[in-house]
Amino acid sequence: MLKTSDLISSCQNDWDAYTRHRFVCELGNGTLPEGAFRHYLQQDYLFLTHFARAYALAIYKCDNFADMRYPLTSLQGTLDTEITLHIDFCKKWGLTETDMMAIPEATGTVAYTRLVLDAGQSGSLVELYAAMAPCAIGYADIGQWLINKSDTVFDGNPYREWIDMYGNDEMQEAGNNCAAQLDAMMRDIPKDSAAANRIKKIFRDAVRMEIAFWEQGYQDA
Ligand SMILES: Cc1ncc(CN)c(N)n1
Repeated sequence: MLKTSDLISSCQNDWDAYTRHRFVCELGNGTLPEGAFRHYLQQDYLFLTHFARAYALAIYKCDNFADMRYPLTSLQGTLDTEITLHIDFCKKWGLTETDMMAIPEATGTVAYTRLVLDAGQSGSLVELYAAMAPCAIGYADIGQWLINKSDTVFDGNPYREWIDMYGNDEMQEAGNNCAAQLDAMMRDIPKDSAAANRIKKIFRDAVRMEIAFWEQGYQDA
């Protein structure tokens, strides 16, 4: 049976490059260039809009009421918690929601979000979840890592609130629920089957998109 941990270990180098990226380390020690962070915040607003649509697509793809509950809860969590926190957080950085809606999508944002939506439109529900999983599982991992890392700077770090947001219990729970849901959906998929290889490829492509999302903060700012 295929597990989420197999998906991670099948692309361990990319996973580490994503979750331990220079952008993440610089958030932790407070040295990230402000322009890169602002660019990231603006693009993340657009990213989250499409991510909410992907949960709605997951609901659409479910064929029974019980299965609809997970993507529905995740969609509610995205709208009521993550997007709300993001909008409040952006306000403190002088970015209004109107500003962010008017900003053009960067190429990395288009590539990542459309990859996820395409996985859902042209593939199965489990393939859609595989494309979405690096988001929730990766950020929960990053948040916890930064909170526990001995050289993370808390006092005077302009990015402290971001660290607290992704290190908090709610985000950890969202990451764990996402992995548990994916495990349950993959329980009948043999590890070395064609279906498993397709899922691993989709997961890895999404991880590579997360790396590109960090990178575009430096390149486009
Ligand atoms: C690009 C990206 N990836 C993941 C997350 C965490 N939901 C996020 N806010 N933005």
